[in-house]
Order: sequence, then C-alpha cells, then structure tokens
Amino acid sequence: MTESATLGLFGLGTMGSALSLNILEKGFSLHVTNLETEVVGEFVKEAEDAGLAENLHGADDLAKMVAAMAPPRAIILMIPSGAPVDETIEKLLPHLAKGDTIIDAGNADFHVTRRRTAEVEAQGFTYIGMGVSGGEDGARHGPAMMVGGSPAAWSGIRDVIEGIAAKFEGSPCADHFGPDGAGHFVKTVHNGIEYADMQLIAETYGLMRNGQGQSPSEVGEVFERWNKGVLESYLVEITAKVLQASDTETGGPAVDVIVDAAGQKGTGRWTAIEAVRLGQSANVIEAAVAARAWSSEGEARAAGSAIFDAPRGDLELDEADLEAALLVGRIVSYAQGFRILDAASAEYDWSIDYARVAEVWRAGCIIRSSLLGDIAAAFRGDLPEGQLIFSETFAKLISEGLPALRRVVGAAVAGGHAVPALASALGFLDTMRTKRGTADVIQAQRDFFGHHGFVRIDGRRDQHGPWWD
Ligand SMILES: NC(=O)C1=CN([C@@H]2O[C@H](COP(=O)(O)OP(=O)(O)OC[C@H]3O[C@@H](n4cnc5c(N)ncnc54)[C@H](OP(=O)(O)O)[C@@H]3O)[C@@H](O)[C@H]2O)C=CC1
Ligand SMILES: O=C(CO)[C@H](O)[C@H](O)COP(=O)(O)O
Repeated sequence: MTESATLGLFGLGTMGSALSLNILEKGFSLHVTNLETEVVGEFVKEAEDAGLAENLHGADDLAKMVAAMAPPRAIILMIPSGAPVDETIEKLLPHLAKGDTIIDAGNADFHVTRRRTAEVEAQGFTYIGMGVSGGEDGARHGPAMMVGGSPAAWSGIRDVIEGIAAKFEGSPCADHFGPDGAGHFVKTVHNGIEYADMQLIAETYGLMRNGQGQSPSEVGEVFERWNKGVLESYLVEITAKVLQASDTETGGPAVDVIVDAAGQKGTGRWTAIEAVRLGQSANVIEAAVAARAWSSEGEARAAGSAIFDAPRGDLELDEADLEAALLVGRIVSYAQGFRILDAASAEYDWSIDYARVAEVWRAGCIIRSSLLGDIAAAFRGDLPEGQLIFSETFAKLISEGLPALRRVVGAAVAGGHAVPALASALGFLDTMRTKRGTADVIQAQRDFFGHHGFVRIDGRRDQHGPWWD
C-alpha cells in the first residue's frame, strides 16, 4: 500500500465498526462492507448520526466494495480468527490487483499469519498481520496496534495506523515489530499477560470476598484506591467499576448474577502453548489459562465442594500485603510475557524491540499500566542475564513485595483458597533465586531409567551414576 491507497474494511462487528468510526474521525476516506449486508446500512446510519459519513462508502458485499475502490487498495479484515479469515482471503484475492494489501487486524495465531503471508505474497499482493488492542473503546478512540509485515508494507500503512492509534504523551501507540507473524505474536503475548493480570486480580478479589467477608462494592473501593497507586492500570480501574455496579434486576452486586465460568477465544492458550513449545514456561499465564478452563467445570466443582468439604479459613490479610502481592504477581506476568517474546524473537529472527513493545502498551490497550514506562526504561538499560526481574527497578519492587506475596499465598493455601496465579508467581520467584535447585535428582532419575547421562559439576558431559553396579 502507498500513502494514496484506498482504505477498506470488512467486518462491522464490535471492533470493526468502532475502528471505522475512528478512521473516519481522523479524516481518512473509508469503504466498508460486512458479511450480513443489512449491517452496512445500520453502520452508515450510525456514522451519519455521528457526523462522520462524509468520506464513507458502504458496499453490499466484498466484491462490490473492492470494485468501488481505486487501486492500490488496503483492505482491513476485522473478523473472527481461523476459517473466516481464510475464507475471506479466498473470496477477496480474485478481485485484487497487484500492489493491493490485505491487513488482518483481528487476533490470529501467528503461525497461521506466517502461512497466509507466504501464500498471499506469492501471488503478488502484500499481507499484514496486525494486532489491535483496547476493546471497543480503544478501537473507537485510539487502540494500541502491533504490526507484522515487510518494512515496505509498514511504511505504506504507517500514516493511517499512527493517525488512529492511542497516543501516550503525544507518541503513537503503534509500531512495526518484524515480518509476517511478529505483530500478531506480540498481540498474542499481550493477551497472555492480560489473562494473567485478570486472574491475579480475580484471585485477590476472592481472598477479600470469600476469605474476609468483604462485599463486592467494598472490594471495589479497595481497587479504586489501589488504582491511584502502584497498581494504576486499566484492568484495576475497570475491576473497581464492575465490583461497585448493581444488577438492574436484583439490585444486588452485578458480579453475583454472573456465572463463574470464564470464556476464552484462544489467545491466552496460544501464548501458553508457544511458551512451552519454545522451551519456556510462563507459569503465571499458564495458571490463568488453566483457571479459565477449570472455571468452566461448574458441575464438577460443585461435586468436589461436597466431597471434600474443604474448609475455607477466615483470612485477616493486610490490605497493603494484598496490594504488594498483586503488584509482584503483575510484574512476574509481564516479565514472563517478555521472556516468551525474547524466545520467539530469537527462534524466528524477528529482532523485536522490547522497549518499544512496552511503550506501545502504555496507552490504548487492555494491559496498560503505570509499570510499562519502567519496563521500557529497564529494557533500554542494563538488564542482568536479560531478565526484567533482575533490573534495578524491578528487583527492588520484587524484594520489597516478596514477603507480602509469601504471606498472602501462605494464608490462602492454609485456608484452602485457590490462588493458582499468585502461587505460580511465588514459585517462579523462589525458583529464580535458588542457586542450586533439585534438578540433579531429576537428572539422576533420567540416567537411572534411561541411560540419559548427566553433566558432572566439574563440567564433564555424558556421565553416568553408580546405580547399576
Ligand atoms: N472484542 C474485542 O475486545 C477485541 C476483538 N479483537 C478481535 O477482533 C476480531 C473481531 O472481533 P469482534 O469485533 O469482537 O467480533 P464481533 O463478533 O463483534 O464481529 C464479528 C464480525 O465478523 C463477521 N464475521 C463473523 N463470521 C464471519 C465469517 N465466517 N466470515 C466473514 N465475516 C464473519 C461478522 O459479520 P456479521 O455481522 O455478518 O455476523 C462481524 O462483522 C476478532 O479477531 C477478535 O479476536 C481484537 C481485540 C479486541
Ligand atoms: O483481544 C482482546 C482483548 O485484548 C479480545 O477482547 C479477546 O477476545 C480477549 O480474549 P478472550 O476472549 O479469550 O478473553
């Protein structure tokens, strides 16, 4: 796409319609269409009502939209990941001309984005995989955007993307992170961290609600206070709001009428799978994915609560301890996200700029928080062993908060409260501060049953133990 490319968008759902209004508001012309045609008319009416329809062209279907667009064209897809994207690309390709660009702006498995990039570009078109974060409000008023594609593809869309992106102190929260799947992978890891942070917040809520008998609105007030301090973030802000909301039918807390089964569309799972595939572990993110899966087993959990009748001891935790525990958990989840980015960047030769990732996440996206400026600064400075948790700033915060995390997890475990993500953060930190661990025993076991050999402490490799004598 060049600067003069005609812009189109397919998929006027929650994200696509909000992003379209954002694009129009920033003064760009836009062609739109949707699978269900009547949605197009509804959207055009919405844009007219908002005074944003001057540069808008609605079309009944994809073929008509492409025909109405002067080449070169750049067509944004904002539709569910997987088969819908493949089917849409297949429908789109016969109508495109050389030099046209397809931008998949939905969430996508980056392996699939790599495959699509190769297939589409082999036919002479340009393909961009772009992660967009910020939910509906972000898409409407300025999301964070993570772009993957060739440098030429990025330079062709840069003006539009930076124009519609969230701004942090005037700087656009959008950047190009590498070729093909790099942008979608950065977005996937963003979502993995999102899962972890949401789970850590939910566990902290649970300790106050179930362990200390605080009402949702009381806990909401605690989160509201925390949002003015070190935990300042979008997710803590919205948690304070949802916990203080009342159900319009019962008048009781809104959260109490919601079934405790978390949905998941796949991005958290993709992050965990990729971490393990890359020989990593992001155990806080993995715990969050697991917790969502277990949450959907409501009937089994109900049966388990009757069989084990586990006592849920009364907790008396300091609010400051809970705040510090949540902060340390959050730091670990960010750190684990960046460890996966690092492993993938090495594996796929992406050279991802981690400081820029942190900067792009400072506004517009779901995991924006006051920590991200410090994370960017840490990546620009000296990072011992390349580990975010060892940077001066974060080592200090972790050292200060670790005793509180230990007290919170200890009390929760003793009282029978499930805190898989908080406990995982503690397990990770305790492991990472243990000079000599217990994998010597694992190596001995492997050698015993499988002749796998081990490295002696003097450096000699392929050694065997005395077990078979
Ligand atoms: N909601 C969010 O907070 C965020 C979502 N995303 C991603 O953005 C993308 C869109 O999500 P969202 O707007 O929430 O989804 P919605 O369900 O609100 O909208 C989905 C859109 O995709 C269209 N669609 C559905 N199935 C097909 C298909 N088989 N072929 C072509 N078009 C189809 C729908 O058309 P129709 O109207 O005809 O049904 C609709 O326009 C997804 O990839 C999602 O993961 C990314 C960041 C945040
Ligand atoms: O990308 C997003 C936010 O960043 C989407 O809202 C996504 O749907 C969230 O994931 P899940 O539906 O699995 O909770």
